[in-house]
Amino acid sequence: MLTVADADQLLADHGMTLTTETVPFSKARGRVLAETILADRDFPPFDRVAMDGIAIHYDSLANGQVTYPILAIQRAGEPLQPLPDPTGCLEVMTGAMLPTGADTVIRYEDLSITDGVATLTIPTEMERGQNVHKQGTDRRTFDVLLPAGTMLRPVELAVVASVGQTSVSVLKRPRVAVIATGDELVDTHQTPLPHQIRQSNVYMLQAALYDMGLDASVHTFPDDVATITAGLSTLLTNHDVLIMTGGVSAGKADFVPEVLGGLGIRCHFHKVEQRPGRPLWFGSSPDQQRVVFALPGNPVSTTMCFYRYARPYLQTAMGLTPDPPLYVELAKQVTFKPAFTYFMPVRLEAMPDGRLLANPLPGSGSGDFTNLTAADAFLELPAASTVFPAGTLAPAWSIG
Ligand SMILES: Nc1nc2c(c(=O)[nH]1)N[C@H]1C(S)=C(S)[C@@H](COP(=O)(O)OP(=O)(O)OC[C@H]3O[C@@H](n4cnc5c(N)ncnc54)[C@H](O)[C@@H]3O)O[C@H]1N2
Ligand code: MOO
Ligand SMILES: [Mg+2]
Repeated sequence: MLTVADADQLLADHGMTLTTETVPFSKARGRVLAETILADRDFPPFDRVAMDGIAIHYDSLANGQVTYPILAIQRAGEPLQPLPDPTGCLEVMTGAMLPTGADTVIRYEDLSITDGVATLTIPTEMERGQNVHKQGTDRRTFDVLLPAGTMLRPVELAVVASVGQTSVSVLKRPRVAVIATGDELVDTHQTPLPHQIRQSNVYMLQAALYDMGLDASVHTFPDDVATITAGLSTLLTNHDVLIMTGGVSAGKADFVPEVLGGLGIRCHFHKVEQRPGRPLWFGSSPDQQRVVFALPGNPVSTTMCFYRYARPYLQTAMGLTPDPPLYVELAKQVTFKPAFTYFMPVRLEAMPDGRLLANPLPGSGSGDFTNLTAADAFLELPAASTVFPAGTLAPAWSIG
């Protein structure tokens, strides 16, 4: 059987690449740029007044001048004006072009103005060039502002908008379907018979995908080979990624691996030395255009396998850097005998000294999904050890 590290490697070996599309920049939040954004002008594009006040020629101040007749006003949004006399000043507003002939701005707070004459109150503290944001100091025309591969957060979108691009080329998002299989499953609005349960995994998965900006479609099939085959065959025509739950272990109705094989999806691994989540299955079409995660049906296993494997895989495919696990400190000793990696639900607690403690919430096994409502993460405890003393450092995978 595979180790967790082997599974990680096989996932990395079978990544998928997405094509590109053009979207209005106002809809590009969270998307990954597929083009380079260049500066169309200098940043700032002119010597920009950075404080409301007066603009002067500094040499006059250096020569001992402290009073300046106000000759005009230069507001933001007005064409450039000259300072006609180097011993006078212009009132200038933040965002205005610095008048030609001026090089220094004195704030209103450092002046008194009487009868159209400004008098400096602290002349010795003024410096040449102060309160001027010089043209091109931030970026020059044709500088790369955003390289391809950048994830567009609000601050990057401000940059895109500022260069006048109304649309941007971004990586496409994968089309994802979430699929549950199981004769025992009924839907939320239904009343289960004694031998049935309301399904929950698909809604956990749909919400977790939504957190990644993905609108997944949701499907449920009974444990019937013909029905699952027909259903998956259709879904594979119009989705890039299938995330399944259930039917992947050793039971008489666990048909998922067989059906996927029959549909030409190659298995890259099935079963990982881990608990929960041992029966995890991963495969793809030979051209790598379709990827399938078949997660074990027990809800804690489904959750762990999604956050530990499927989410980072999808983030990578989408051109994003997968969220790294947090390295946290076990709050109290844990013993886990099987020679498997143990993914234990934990509640994280930030300590005043900066440490992040992981409080164990073992729950009652991989069917106990109500236990996860108290948890923040799964702590990954290595297969090689059995006893993990308090203070053990280990990676914790957030569950949102
Ligand atoms: N002989 C063996 N039996 C089992 C093994 C094994 O290795 N040998 N593995 C166990 C482990 S570990 C897990 S995990 C489960 C995985 O089972 P399946 O992926 O085949 O899932 P199912 O059998 O369909 O269901 C398991 C469990 O989960 C519930 N379930 C399924 N789907 C949903 C859903 N959408 N929402 C909520 N709950 C769901 C289902 O009712 C079952 O209780 O197999 C062990 N057995
Ligand atoms: O490994 Mo299973 O995922 O224990 O229930
Ligand atoms: Mg089963």
